[in-house]
Amino acid sequence: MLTTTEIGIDLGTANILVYSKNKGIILNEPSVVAIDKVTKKVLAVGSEAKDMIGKTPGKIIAVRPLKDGVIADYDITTDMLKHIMKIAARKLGMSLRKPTVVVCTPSGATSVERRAIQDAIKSAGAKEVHLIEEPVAAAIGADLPVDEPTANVVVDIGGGTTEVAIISFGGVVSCHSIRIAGDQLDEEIIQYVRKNYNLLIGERTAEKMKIEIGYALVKHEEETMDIRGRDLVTGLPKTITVSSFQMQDAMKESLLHILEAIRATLEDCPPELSGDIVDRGVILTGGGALMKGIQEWLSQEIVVPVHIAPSPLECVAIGTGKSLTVISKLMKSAK
Ligand SMILES: Nc1ncnc2c1ncn2[C@@H]1O[C@H](COP(=O)(O)OP(=O)(O)OP(=O)(O)O)[C@@H](O)[C@H]1O
Repeated sequence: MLTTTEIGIDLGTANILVYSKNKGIILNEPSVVAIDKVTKKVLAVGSEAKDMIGKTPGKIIAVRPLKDGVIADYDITTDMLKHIMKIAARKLGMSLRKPTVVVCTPSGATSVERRAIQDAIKSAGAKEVHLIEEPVAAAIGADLPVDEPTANVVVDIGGGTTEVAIISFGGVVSCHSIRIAGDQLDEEIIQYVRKNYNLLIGERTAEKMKIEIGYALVKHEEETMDIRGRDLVTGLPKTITVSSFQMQDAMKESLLHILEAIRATLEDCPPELSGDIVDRGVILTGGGALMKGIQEWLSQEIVVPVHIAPSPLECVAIGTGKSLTVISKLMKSAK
């Protein structure tokens, strides 16, 4: 049966998630596309394509069409979205004909970047596209009382951007968005290993190191990990052992930038709302919220309680989906 429906999309730099009002999260895939360089045909999307990163023969390339939370390659993003919409329709057991889509954008995105996201979703088959700022979606997804006149502080550490916002009475009171997040941490790990060991490692190895032995907190029980790469001197494969203290050292600059963004947002907070922050604290969302020791480190640095959202990787998608109800109500009342 063909039917018009409504979905929420978290079009993330690292992951793309689709939320349906009735079924919750119906799709969660890495934002990666494998394409044939010659025919320009899309060969795989999502985890299948991610597995190909850095391992494909010359003819096939695995690309991430989003960078820093915005579209870096418009055509590939549109192709990826078409595939994603098809899979979503299959999961919903129906043809997803001209859906209404709510999609998030980083709060620091320019009007051109926002327009590109809107156009790409329309080209992929949507009838209507509504944009929502990522921290607002994250706060709704984390079940914060965003409509109440109280300060809700969200720190969303994703792949491409970190968004920090104070939301009260349904609006953003203060916000900072920086293009430093998980991808930048991976890049710093690659550079650290290159500089200190003359070893070239790939993005996937760096991400694995970050997830397994990456600590935000300086004081922790040391962990180690064996990693493999290509020796830049001999050109041969080599295995080295890296410790979690070295990882902390590699990532510290970026972590400090994230801390600065949080501090700057809190400093902009109107005094009447500051008391709420002391009581209610800050909520962490996005994949970065899962980093080892981040909760303890941040609460020590900003001296307010820090909480991790129940499903940090899904918060933004849940929030975009839930905001559909609000938009439907607005559309009905406007008729
Ligand atoms: N356990 C973990 N520890 C540290 N980082 C993690 C962990 N799990 C996931 N990540 C990182 O979180 C990032 C992905 O998070 P998320 O899915 O929230 O980003 P995104 O929404 O795709 O990106 P953006 O919001 O910037 O567009 C990746 O960089 C990933 O490596």
